Amino acid sequence: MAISFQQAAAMALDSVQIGFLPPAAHVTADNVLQLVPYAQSKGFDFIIAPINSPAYRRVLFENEGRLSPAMLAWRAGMEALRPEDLVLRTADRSEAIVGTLSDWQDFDSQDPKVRLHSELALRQQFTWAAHLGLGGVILPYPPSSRPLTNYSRVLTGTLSMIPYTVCWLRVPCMDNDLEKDVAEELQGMKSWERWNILRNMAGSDSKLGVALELSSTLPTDQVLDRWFAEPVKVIILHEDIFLTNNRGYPVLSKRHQHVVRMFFKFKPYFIISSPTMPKLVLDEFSDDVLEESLASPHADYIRYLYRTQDAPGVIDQFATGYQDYLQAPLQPLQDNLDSSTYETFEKDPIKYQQYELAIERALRDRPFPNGGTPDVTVITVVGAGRGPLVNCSLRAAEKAGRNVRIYAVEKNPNAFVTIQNMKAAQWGDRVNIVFSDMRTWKAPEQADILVSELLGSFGDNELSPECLDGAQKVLKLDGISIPANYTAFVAPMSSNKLHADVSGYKDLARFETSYVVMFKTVSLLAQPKPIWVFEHPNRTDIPLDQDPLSNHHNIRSGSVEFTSETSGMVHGVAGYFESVLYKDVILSINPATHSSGMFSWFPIYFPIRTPLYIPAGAQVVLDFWRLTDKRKVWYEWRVSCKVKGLGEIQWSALHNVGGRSSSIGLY
Ligand SMILES: C[S@@+](CC[C@H](N)C(=O)[O-])C[C@H]1O[C@@H](n2cnc3c(N)ncnc32)[C@H](O)[C@@H]1O
Repeated sequence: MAISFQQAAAMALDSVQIGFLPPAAHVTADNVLQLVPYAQSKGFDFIIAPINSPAYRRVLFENEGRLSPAMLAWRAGMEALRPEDLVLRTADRSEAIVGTLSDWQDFDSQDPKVRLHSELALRQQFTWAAHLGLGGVILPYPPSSRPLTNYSRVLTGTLSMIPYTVCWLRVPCMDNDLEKDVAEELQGMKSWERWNILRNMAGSDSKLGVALELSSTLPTDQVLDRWFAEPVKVIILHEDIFLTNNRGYPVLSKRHQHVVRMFFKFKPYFIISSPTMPKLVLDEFSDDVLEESLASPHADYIRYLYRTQDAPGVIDQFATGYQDYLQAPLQPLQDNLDSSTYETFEKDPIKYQQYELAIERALRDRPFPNGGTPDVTVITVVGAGRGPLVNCSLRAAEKAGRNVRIYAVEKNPNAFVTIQNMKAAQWGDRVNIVFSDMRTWKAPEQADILVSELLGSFGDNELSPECLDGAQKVLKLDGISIPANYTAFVAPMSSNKLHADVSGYKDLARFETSYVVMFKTVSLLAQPKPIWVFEHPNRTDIPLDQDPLSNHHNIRSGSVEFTSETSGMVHGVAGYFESVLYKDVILSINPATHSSGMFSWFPIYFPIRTPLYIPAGAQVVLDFWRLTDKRKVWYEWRVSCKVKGLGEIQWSALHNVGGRSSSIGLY
């Protein structure tokens, strides 16, 4: 038995579902049911067929008046679709069929009759598709060159008629020059813009997705990238975009392969569109012939690409279940982390490796105390958690051949139990454990090296600056802080999905809160840029060996400008950090310099209430502030769009004024 789309979606986790799209004109009520087993014998999972026959066009001609009698009767519930109107007449095999609309339907036609009948026909088609239980419906790329406002309105009003059927808008994806020519005919609007209008009017209904039709020449990466932030549920490949390899089999160009592989992570359905109708179905059809027919080499090839994807890396494996999931950032100063949180980041293969290397290098560079006598170097680990950085310090000392005395300071009483056990079982006298807030601890001796890991996804958002300002008085004047600095990075980002998820809370404050998210359905409009830096130790603002007088020196602000090469929507700001632990040993989650294989930090997402549309070539300006009072630290942000000669043409509200919706507690 054929699998349903729901089952297919569940299975799609480890396989790829492929549909067969023959020329609509050849698919009839007589052959459509043969086409399903034929396609399945060729290795396809489903077929694409028109819902209605060409005869259905009659509704346009039946009456010179505004509405045809058939439509009037149907509207009044008095007439059903006639059998001759339909290609899909029964629910047989409907779970393996995706329907398409009629080619005369044009929702934005200049002819009011065509507009009205297209809409009424869509209602009939949706009602019928829902009745049959079709797997999905593919909507045509808007044929008319007029704006899509009526198409969008019609669709928005009718999607609720198909509660269990998904709907995909067919959108061409072609190279920039070709698209420009086509766009000129379509009043300058390119395919993404047209989809964007429709999607925005339909209010990001989760039933509505994109069936992206890849052409033989593809657009630039920048243009393609926008589609990774959209609900691309189907990839359509025409047989004629395949090349033929020297063994005579169809293959895709390197670039197409790359793009197809990029889309695999979104688990789309694939559709192979064939320019010819299978002869077997047109002529006569028997089970014997079925058994003899060979698998489609095109479908085989897509399955081959799917099977030969790179094995998921450490990050991908770790990310399963976290992708596009909004999490509140940790507040390790105000809250006490639980054991599972420590356990998760202790699994990171890279973070501790980098810390160990940084500590080893710092130890090697550090002159021997007492003028060259191999004496003891003091390492103080502040915010020791369950002890992994103490272990890094011990291993680094071993490698560098230095004697060390370690202090491990932690304020979480639960984590402190673990380090008490560690001392008893493993560390012994080499490590002194201290239960204290690092900001108020009075150290028995000054440290040569101060080690901490208090970093958040935005660098300073877990209050590392404030904690280290208090802790640095335990560091010798010429002592080394690991990390030495961290820089926050920002980029304008597009993600309809994340924005819709924040909207789902129906609470304004949720738009003034940042979220830690493993990005999936996200695209950046430009590469991230630095916005501010924190350096440690901070001998400039903090009196020698004393506590900071106020927290004003930790206020930051920045305004960063980006040029967007393509048009796009900004749904907020993506934040990242880079940190120099010691000299050239760094930790980074900035995409350009990401520490490969490190998964301790996901990017941070600062949403904006109302997304901004950015025309190609316009400037996006991100304004950020890090502000503080005696009890808390918070961020405020604003996004605006500038166009040469016009100045600011759009701007968001200033978000989180005075930390009214979100802040990070200092106590
Ligand atoms: C991100 S965790 C890092 C834990 C551990 N060093 C690691 O790398 O696995 C930060 C740790 O610092 C501790 N911490 C945060 N602020 C502190 C403070 N002011 N004084 C002492 N410990 C603090 C937290 O309780 C937490 O255990």
